[in-house]
Parts: sequence; C-alpha cells; structure tokens
Amino acid sequence: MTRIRVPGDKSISHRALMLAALGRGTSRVRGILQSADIEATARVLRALGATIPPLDASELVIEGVGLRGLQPPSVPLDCANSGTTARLVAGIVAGAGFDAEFVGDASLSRRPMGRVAAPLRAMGIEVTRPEHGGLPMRLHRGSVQGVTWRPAVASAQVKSAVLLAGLVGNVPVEVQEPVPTRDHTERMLQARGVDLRVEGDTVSLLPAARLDAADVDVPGDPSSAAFIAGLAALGALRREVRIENVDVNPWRVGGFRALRRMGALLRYEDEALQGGEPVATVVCGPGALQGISIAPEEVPSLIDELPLLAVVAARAAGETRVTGAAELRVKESDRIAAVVSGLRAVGVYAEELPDGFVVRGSDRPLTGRVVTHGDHRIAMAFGVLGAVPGNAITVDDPSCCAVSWPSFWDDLQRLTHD
Ligand SMILES: O=C(O)C1=C[C@@H](OP(=O)(O)O)[C@@H](O)[C@H](O)C1
Ligand SMILES: C=C(OP(=O)(O)O)C(=O)O
Repeated sequence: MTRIRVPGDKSISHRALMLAALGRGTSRVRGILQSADIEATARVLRALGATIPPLDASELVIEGVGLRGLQPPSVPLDCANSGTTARLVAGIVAGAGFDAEFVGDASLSRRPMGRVAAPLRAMGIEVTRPEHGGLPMRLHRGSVQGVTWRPAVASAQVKSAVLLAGLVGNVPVEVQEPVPTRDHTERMLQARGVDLRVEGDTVSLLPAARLDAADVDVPGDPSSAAFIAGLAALGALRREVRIENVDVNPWRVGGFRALRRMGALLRYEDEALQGGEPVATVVCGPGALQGISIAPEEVPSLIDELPLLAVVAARAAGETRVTGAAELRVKESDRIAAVVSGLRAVGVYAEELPDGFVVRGSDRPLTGRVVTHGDHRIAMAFGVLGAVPGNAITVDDPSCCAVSWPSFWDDLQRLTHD
C-alpha cells in the first residue's frame, strides 16, 4: 500500500487568500497550493494593497485589510494563466468600485470574460473588453447595486464573482444557477459570518458590515488526486494507493464517481469535516475498466477531470461518450480538441463532438508525442497514460504543470518507480 498527499486544493487556495485579505484581523492559511495560479492571485491581491506573504511557508499569516480596505491598483492586474483569479478578482474590484485593467497570458486572454462582465454591468459597473471578448478587460470606477443573476453557463467562477461583488460593494445579490457548481465560496463566506443562504438553485447574500478572519487548513485537491486515482485505475502502480486528506466536496468528486463506474477500485476512508469541507483518504486501485457515458448534469462536478477520464477511457473496454461539456472548449486550451488530437497521436480512436468527445479503448501499446497547448491538465493526463507499462508517450511542454502541480513529474516518477 502506497501513501501519498497531493498539493492543496486550487479553488480553496484562491479563495483562502482573497477572503483572508478582505477579513478583519489575522487569518492563518496552512497547506496552501504553491503553484503559478495561486502566485497570480497573491500578486493581484498585493497590487490591490493587501499584504500577502511569500507562499513558500507551511503556514501563511495574513493580516486582512477589511472589506473596504483595498486600494485602487497602479499597475495592470496580471492574472497569468488563471481564470479563477481573473473572474473572482473582477468581482472584488467591481465591488470596491476601482478602475482596474485585467491582463493575462495568451491562453487566458482568449478565454470568455463576457460571463463576468455581464453581471457586473447589471450591477452598474462599466466594463470594456476587446472585440474577441477576453482580456485585457477594464473595469471602470463606479458603485455597485444589488442584482439577481441567472448565469447562462454553470460556472462557480461567475457565481463567486457576483457574490464577492455584493460582499465588497455592500449590496444584496442573488445567483440562480442552471446546474449546481462547486460551493467553496458559499461555505467559506458562511464560516466568516456572512448572511448567505442557499435554497434550491438560488444563493443569496445579504450586505455584511465585516468579514471575520478565519484559519484554513487547505485539503488536498481532488482534481489533482484524480490523476493518481487514474494511474492506479490503469494498473500503473501494481498496488493500492491511499491519497490522504483529499477534499471530497460532493460538487467536486464526479471524477471519482466516474472512475468507480468504469470499474476502478475507489473508496473513501477516514471521512471527516475540516473547516467546513468534507475530506477523506481516497483509496484507489485497478479494476476491469469499461467505457461509460457521462451525462451533461454530471459535468460541473468533473469538468477539470475530463482529460484524465479520457485517457482512462483509452484503456477501457468499449466506448466512452461525454456530452454537455462545451465548457471544455474555453478552458486553458480547447480541451475537446486537445484530448482528441492527443489520443489520436498515440494511436487511440477518438472523435470530437460539439460538446464532448467519444473514445474507444484499446489494449495495444500507445506511443507518440502529444501537443499540450500549454495546458496543465492535458500534460498531466497524458503523463498518466504514458506511465502505464508498455506505453511510450512524450508531451511537448511538461513544464506547464506548474500552474496547478509543480512537482507532478517528480511525484509521478517516484510513485511509478517505488
Ligand atoms: O471556481 C473555481 O475555482 C473553478 C471553477 C471551474 O471553472 P468555471 O467556473 O469556469 O466552470 C473550474 O473549471 C476551475 O478550474 C476552477
Ligand atoms: C480551468 C482551470 O482553471 P482556471 O479556470 O482557474 O484557469 C483548471 O485548473 O483546469
């Protein structure tokens, strides 16, 4: 039995920094993800006047500036490769009423920002964007009013942007989600004393005079753990692996459920609640893998796991079909195109659908070179498939893993050569 811990959850790490910066008093954050995306959030918060210490400590001690304590930035807010940074901080900046320009790398600059610009405009903020709809995006000075927003796409980033705009702008907001998405923002705001209610598909936030400071122990990221679970499911580890202290929030674990449905061994042990989030040891191992269908309503709970599920499907008997996942086309890369061309490059039958893909499993040795388009999840998914004995797969840009898991290749090497 091998034990491993994966890096801290990326979604919770972003939010822990933002809410610590906006809190009243001292917050301690332990186990934060140290990766390029979280560095982007730290940098942007510093540009807004928050004091965020270097991230390379086991415990960060953050003195919050309070809900009205941020300062207008004097430099563009560089969100690098991170959609979560751009969209959540857009909500904070709108609420604060600042003039600010958001910039990012080539990938982020192409990603749709209309989905956050629209509710922020409805709240009274002028937003200017390039023709193609991405970055650079400028939010103009103004003051927000309350809103009831029904996002057209299921997006925790859009929901969180509206909630943060209401929180910082001191106005009531309501978000009605088309399909439920990860609820870390809601849990973390409630834990900090905000009057936030969830009824059915509606999240409502009432104005708050202040945000309490709170300590966070960031659990392991289930989206990172999924790569290890996939590796175990594919039989690349020769034995069971125990991934300790993983976030098992129900809105995040669709990938684990899908692996189990495909026939992998996957169970939770040591279940507990840690700072409002369910955590568990995820025990994984191989099984006789079968292709499955993944339905549209499951997609938000496994959206970031789909590249990994595609490579597991490449070794499952029969066909795997994913639909209702058009959102994959607007992630760090067009993940439908990247997954399908990557699978074809190593000799697997795969087909694009407008909103998903079809993969037919094969038990032949898989060899070839995969183009990642600088997308960390494409690189790690094919890294997992390449680690299966008999396969020989290289990726063009291994370093892009730094976005969410900088030590991925070393960890993979250690696990598979143990
Ligand atoms: O809120 C978050 O932390 C995230 C939400 C998801 O994006 P969308 O809100 O665009 O679906 C997910 O893909 C991303 O990795 C992180
Ligand atoms: C989509 C992702 O992140 P973000 O939207 O924050 O860039 C991801 O990590 O897969």
